[in-house]
Amino acid sequence: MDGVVDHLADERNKAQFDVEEMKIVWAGSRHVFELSDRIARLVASDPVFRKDNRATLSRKDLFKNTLRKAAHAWKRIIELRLSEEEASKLRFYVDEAAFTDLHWGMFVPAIKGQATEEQQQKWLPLAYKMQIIGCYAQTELGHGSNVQGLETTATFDPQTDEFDIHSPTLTSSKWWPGGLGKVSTHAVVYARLITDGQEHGVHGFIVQLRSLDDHLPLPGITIGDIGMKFGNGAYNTMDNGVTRNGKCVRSNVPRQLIYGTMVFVRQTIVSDASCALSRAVCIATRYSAVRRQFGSQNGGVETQVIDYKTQQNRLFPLLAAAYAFRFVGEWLKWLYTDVTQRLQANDFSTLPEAHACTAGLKSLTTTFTADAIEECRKLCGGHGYLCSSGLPELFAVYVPACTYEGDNVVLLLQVARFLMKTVSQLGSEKKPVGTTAYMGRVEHLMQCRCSVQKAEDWLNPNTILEAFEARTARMSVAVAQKLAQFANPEEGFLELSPNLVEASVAHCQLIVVSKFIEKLQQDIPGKGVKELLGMLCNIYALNILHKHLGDFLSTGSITPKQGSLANDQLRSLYSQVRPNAIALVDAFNYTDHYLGSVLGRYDGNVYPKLYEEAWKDPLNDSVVPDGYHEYIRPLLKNQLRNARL
Ligand SMILES: CCCCCCCCCCCCCCCCCCCCCCCCCC(=O)SCCNC(=O)CCNC(=O)[C@H](O)C(C)(C)COP(=O)(O)OP(=O)(O)OC[C@H]1O[C@@H](n2cnc3c(N)ncnc32)[C@H](O)[C@@H]1OP(=O)(O)O
Ligand SMILES: Cc1cc2nc3c(=O)[nH]c(=O)nc-3n(C[C@H](O)[C@H](O)[C@H](O)COP(=O)(O)OP(=O)(O)OC[C@H]3O[C@@H](n4cnc5c(N)ncnc54)[C@H](O)[C@@H]3O)c2cc1C
Repeated sequence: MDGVVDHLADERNKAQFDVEEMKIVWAGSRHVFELSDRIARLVASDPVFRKDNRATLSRKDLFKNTLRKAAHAWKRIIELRLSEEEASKLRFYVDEAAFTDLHWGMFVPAIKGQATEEQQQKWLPLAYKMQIIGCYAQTELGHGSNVQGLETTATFDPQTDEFDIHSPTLTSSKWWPGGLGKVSTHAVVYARLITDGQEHGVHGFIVQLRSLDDHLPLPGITIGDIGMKFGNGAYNTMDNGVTRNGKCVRSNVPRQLIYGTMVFVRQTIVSDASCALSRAVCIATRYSAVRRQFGSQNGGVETQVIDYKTQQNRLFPLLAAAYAFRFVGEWLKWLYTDVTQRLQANDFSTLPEAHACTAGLKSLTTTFTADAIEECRKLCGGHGYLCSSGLPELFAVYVPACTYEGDNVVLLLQVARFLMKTVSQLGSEKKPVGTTAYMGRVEHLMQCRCSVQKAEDWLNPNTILEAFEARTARMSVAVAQKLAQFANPEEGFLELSPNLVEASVAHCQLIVVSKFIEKLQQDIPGKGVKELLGMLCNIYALNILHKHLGDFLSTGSITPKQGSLANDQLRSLYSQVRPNAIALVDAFNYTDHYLGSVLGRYDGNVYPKLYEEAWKDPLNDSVVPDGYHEYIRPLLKNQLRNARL
């Protein structure tokens, strides 16, 4: 072991909590921890799942490599008889976006959530065995956010008992669906249903796209890939497709609830946010402990950059957010399961709240995570810009999460509609429940005063909660009052949309804070585990308070002095978390294979490995580069001649 490796070992020894118990909290249960650990090792030890060459492969090689991995993954799943839970962990640790995500993550759920019993019996067994491969074809060239604006039509022909799926214009081509471009044999296609010349809105139809014999598109269907996307490697492992259909396809009318799949996927995206965020934070934290700049005295060692308060102020709120998103993700999964059970019993009462929560939290967590990955890259200085840091690819793969499954601003506007409806119903029979229950205390929240007098008062969870509730209630009521001044509410909604989005963000941040606080009320075993989580919860909340001080002050929810005390408390919390930082990222239990980062290596042996990685670049295959004789040598010769003249 060299000095760097010893250095991280020292860091680990500093931890003041039981890291093994924290691993269980992070995983959700001992069962999930053990299962994840086993599958992570299985993937890491399998050479087919190698991924360190992605940035240098051509698009075609990259894509073929992904097909190979997907086929190998499926083979292993069958051979090892993996359960659904294990298979899904395997996909997670393989860490490569592929058509299988859309097959399992959207096609199958769409059939389960929207098809009739009879349709399910026909399609699900085929899909489960991957005898057909499906995708989710909703978005068109002309419309993504505006689902009601989709142009593709599905016209019922009573003569043939078939639906004619038709894209009448260029803009009605299905554009973006993952897996559609090159792989899928089937799709759930969203189209406007027309029967007897009457329109019945947008519905999903199962459509066969390609022959199951030779994979050629069926007659009347034109399909291809939409082209290279952001970043080398990254999301280019995925074929995103364009298709135009013009031929009759047999199907049946699915039931209502076409939005159900989006609610499901948004919920999974919130859980995924904590994974991507924790991964970036793990890299930046370990590297910040390895990296030293300035501060040496009398020839001694320099300061670890993690000891700079500015580094902590940028990094530790991201670490805290990773834990916060983990817990809100757990809660959202529970909410989704609950609403699904209710829907099955024809109880639609909690669907609007589930929609608002999944839409809002998807927006909040993905926006934060995408920004945080970029911040982690900067936290790693120049080396963060190298592909071998793992951060550029992580960013490129992650950032479309701000757009897909609902543009993040469009989703916040949905939350705003829900909030405004809640405010307008205050004082009526209908009492706000669930995540808007706090609105039931609106009279108190409009005039309450924050009691903080010294920095430590900010450690009281009730004080934090009330400040967040007062801020959100006051912002929501203020914008609702402005809305009421418009004769036409829709016009008012458009005009005030920036304020509405801000109120929605405040509401979603309150949900995350309150779910973290609820988590801390549970029995959490392990020396120091609960204490550390308490610190992270306070960092998460007080950092938001600091970043959004304008909201808290302008609504009078806290005073300027209290804002300044919150900041003092934050600095003190950073000092308390500092010795635990490496152990807190170790608790994610990520293998080096999964992290895919020289900077984030478990052993901290960064410099020799960076040097080694650099030599692997294809550009270093030869000492004199290709092109020297054509372009460099003549240039040099000319210069030489000019110099002589
Ligand atoms: C190599 C490895 C191999 C390994 C192999 C392993 C093998 C396998 C192993 C197994 C592995 C497993 C792996 C799985 C992995 C991954 C997961 C998935 C991946 C994800 C990838 C992501 C892909 C991304 C996919 C996509 O991107 S897919 C496209 C998504 N597109 C959008 O998201 C459009 C946004 N736009 C809208 O969501 C709306 O359109 C709009 C604007 C809201 C309305 O707009 P508006 O028109 O105003 O409204 P209306 O529609 O009229 O609705 C009006 C009324 O309905 C209400 N309401 C609107 N919504 C909803 C709603 N949801 N729910 C409920 N209500 C709603 C609204 O509240 C209003 O209620 P009211 O107020 O009336 O009471
Ligand atoms: C990597 C990736 C994978 C995808 N996979 C799939 C898939 O598998 N299947 C599928 O069907 N689709 C898929 N999509 C499409 C995706 O769902 C849409 O791109 C997304 O819903 C956003 O819609 P849009 O592109 O029409 O954006 P637009 O709506 O055109 O957004 C453009 C801008 O307009 C703003 N805007 C739009 N409407 C409003 C409004 N009402 N008020 C204020 N501002 C507004 C937005 O905030 C944004 O800034 C994928 C997209 C990506 C990037």
